[in-house]
Amino acid sequence: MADKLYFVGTIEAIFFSNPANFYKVLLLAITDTNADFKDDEIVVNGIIGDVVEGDSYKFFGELTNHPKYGEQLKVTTYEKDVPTSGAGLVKYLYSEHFPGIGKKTAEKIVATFPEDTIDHILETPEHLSGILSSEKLAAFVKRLSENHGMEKILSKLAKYELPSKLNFQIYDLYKEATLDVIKENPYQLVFDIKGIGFKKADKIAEDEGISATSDARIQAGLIHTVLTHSLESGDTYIEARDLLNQTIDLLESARNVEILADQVAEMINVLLAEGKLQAIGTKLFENSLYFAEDDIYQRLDKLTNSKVTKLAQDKFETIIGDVEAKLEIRYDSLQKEAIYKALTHQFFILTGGPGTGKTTVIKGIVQAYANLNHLDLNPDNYTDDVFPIVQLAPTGRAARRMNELTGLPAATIHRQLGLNSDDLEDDFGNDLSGSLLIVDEFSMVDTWLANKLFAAILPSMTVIFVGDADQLPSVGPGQVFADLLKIPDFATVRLDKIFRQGEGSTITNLAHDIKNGQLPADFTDKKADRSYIESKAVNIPNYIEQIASAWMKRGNDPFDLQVLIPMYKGVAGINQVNKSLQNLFNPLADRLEFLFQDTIFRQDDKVLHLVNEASLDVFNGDIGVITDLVPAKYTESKQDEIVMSFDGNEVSYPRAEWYKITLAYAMSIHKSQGSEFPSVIVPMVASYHRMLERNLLYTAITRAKQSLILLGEGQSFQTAVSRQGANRKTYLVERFGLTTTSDQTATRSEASPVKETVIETVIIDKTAFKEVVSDQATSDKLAVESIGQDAKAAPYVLTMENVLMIDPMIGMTAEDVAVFSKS
Ligand SMILES: Nc1ncnc2c1ncn2[C@@H]1O[C@H](COP(=O)(O)OP(=O)(O)OP(=O)(O)O)[C@@H](O)[C@H]1O
Repeated sequence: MADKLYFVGTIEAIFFSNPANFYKVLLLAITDTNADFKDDEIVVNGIIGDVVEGDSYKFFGELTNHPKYGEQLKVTTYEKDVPTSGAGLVKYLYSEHFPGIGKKTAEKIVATFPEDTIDHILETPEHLSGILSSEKLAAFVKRLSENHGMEKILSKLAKYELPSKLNFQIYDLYKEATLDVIKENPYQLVFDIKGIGFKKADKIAEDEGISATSDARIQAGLIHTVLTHSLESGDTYIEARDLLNQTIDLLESARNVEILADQVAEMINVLLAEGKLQAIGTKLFENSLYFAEDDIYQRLDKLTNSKVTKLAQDKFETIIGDVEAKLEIRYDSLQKEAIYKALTHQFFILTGGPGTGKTTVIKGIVQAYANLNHLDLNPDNYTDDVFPIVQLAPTGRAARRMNELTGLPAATIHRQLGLNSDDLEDDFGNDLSGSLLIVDEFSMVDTWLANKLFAAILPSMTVIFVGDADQLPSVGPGQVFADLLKIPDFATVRLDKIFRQGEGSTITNLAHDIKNGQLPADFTDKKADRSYIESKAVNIPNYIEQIASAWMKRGNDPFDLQVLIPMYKGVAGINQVNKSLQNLFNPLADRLEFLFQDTIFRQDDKVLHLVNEASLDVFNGDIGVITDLVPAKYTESKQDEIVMSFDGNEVSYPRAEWYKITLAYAMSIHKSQGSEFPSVIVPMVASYHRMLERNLLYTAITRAKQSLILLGEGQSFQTAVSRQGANRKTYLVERFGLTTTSDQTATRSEASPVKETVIETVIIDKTAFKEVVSDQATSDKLAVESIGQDAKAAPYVLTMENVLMIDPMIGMTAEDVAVFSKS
């Protein structure tokens, strides 16, 4: 095999350094190389740790040819270049790098370890205790490992083929212990390093010869499964039995091995005992979701008990009269009830479908609240004081719409709380200020974000949540809004009368029909504001192109036409439609374009922001336009950059951050939540199969304000309407001591709230269980009848409650349970 290509030299200058991902571009004065390279300097780039200008390093990598700058070295690994033996090494050790080491000491050190000197010092420094005092030795080893440890460790980490950025994160956390951690328990990385999931850790473990049945592997598999399940299903917990089975599937398929259920059950108990997993009965929770749900409950519980303010009916009528005069509207009785409840309760929830007057009621609440509390609603008059009304929404677009409709300031939850990214774990968030908080589009708020929001609410605040519970639930786990609506202790109003109807909108009526589970008889008829075109999946892009082309010919703004699709992939998927609409609306012509993965970006393209970036004031779901493409040679980042405008807010991203954007001619229905568009095209075909659900279709069509074109297969629309979609499994309602009985209500159960009842999970060895019960048929029957578990499954997962139910039938005591319980 050919020798690896290397360049040795002194760093002359560091041109660019990105602290976030360790990407660097530097200039090296070459002293040695095995490459056929004529110049005496070379530009080196790649993921490189803390290097020092003026010091010498050896860089390994490959030569690449940059069209403008010529040949460069793209680094794979590197190490500090130091003499490895003899006089050169002695000189290095008593250089300015190691204060306190004189020439004599340096000679003694090299004499102690004549071969691989630096490695030996780092591995067994105690051999130098006769040469250096313990203090001096510690300082020397620290210096040496700072100078050499990192490169050595990183070069060893390279064999695991992780992205370099992760290698640096790993080193940053474990420092000198890095290689030991990885050798002994690479699964620790799953717990400690974001971006390392079970599969990556498992691959390392396999390379290190760690057994596929090790306890550490099973624990990591469990933690991986419990979180993945919540992220994929939206549930905040998983049933112990499902966790057991899914983890076994994962562990067995990732490495060809048989995993025993008993061992997995035992590891569940270990994780529970160590607090790395939480349980309520047989429901098992990933830690952050358990504590977020519990904190929400604790805070809500206080609001439930908050006092009701008295407001005499005649006084209220006077206020409403004033408000109606000011806003030139007459509220109907349910809307008035909403305003009354909002004024008299500390916590109030308003829900309703499109056009039922939610915004109109919010405006009324704000006016009436200001009236009642003698507040000035002009924000400009609050230069020194805090404006008392806080309006928030989960997306930038929804916040802007709130601001436009009410004329008062509105912000995203992330921005107001100072949460900088989607990763909420490390963000603490600011407290809110003001006296009345209104949060719109609350159905989009997941359990983690709701928890951060509740934590920021001052005890004195009046809180109003507004949303449409029939829309899609939040992207992240939980269904906080739908759950809150089930709790009878909270003051709620469900608006159901459609006011937009009088304005000739048939879209709103269609939305309400779909919400109620039916397609109206005139579904395919052409109306003033909506139409239907029958089409097979393969023809969808073609039809959309024809509609879009006619749209343009009529002189309409391409940005006002939005295609909403459930899926990215496939012939009728978002990616395909984006390509064809980009060619129509914004063709190549004779100009620059950038290619990123499969997507081409051009100036004037419509783009969608995919993550929350509060520091730049751009958010998940924001739509913008590309205003400029800047080639790397003109940018500070030395990378190509895309400049965009999101409603006038200019943002520029270097290539490394382009994963945060995509084309937006077509976008996912999930990402469209919280936004509205003048004209919307919604295709529905059988190839979207498992996505076809009622709240998905409902969310899509309620985005259309003026016109709607439905496109696809009639049967697929029918399927979507008839599939109600499973309710997410969450435990928020039950924490109030309630039992969910239907979609919309919950009743007070006999049991007291969970905080007072500790229900223990017991995982029981099946064989031992049968021994106690003695008779196989009885034990199987009992298992099925009393715990609803398949008698073939092993082990049994029971709660103490179940055990006590079994108790009278088989004469078993709590002590007996303890004998065969694995915990
Ligand atoms: N009491 C009322 N009398 C007359 N018109 C009303 C009344 N309430 C609401 N409207 C009108 O109905 C239309 C829809 O109201 P509004 O925008 O407040 O509903 P919404 O529930 O916020 O709708 P969406 O969720 O679709 O934005 C508006 O034009 C509004 O002026």
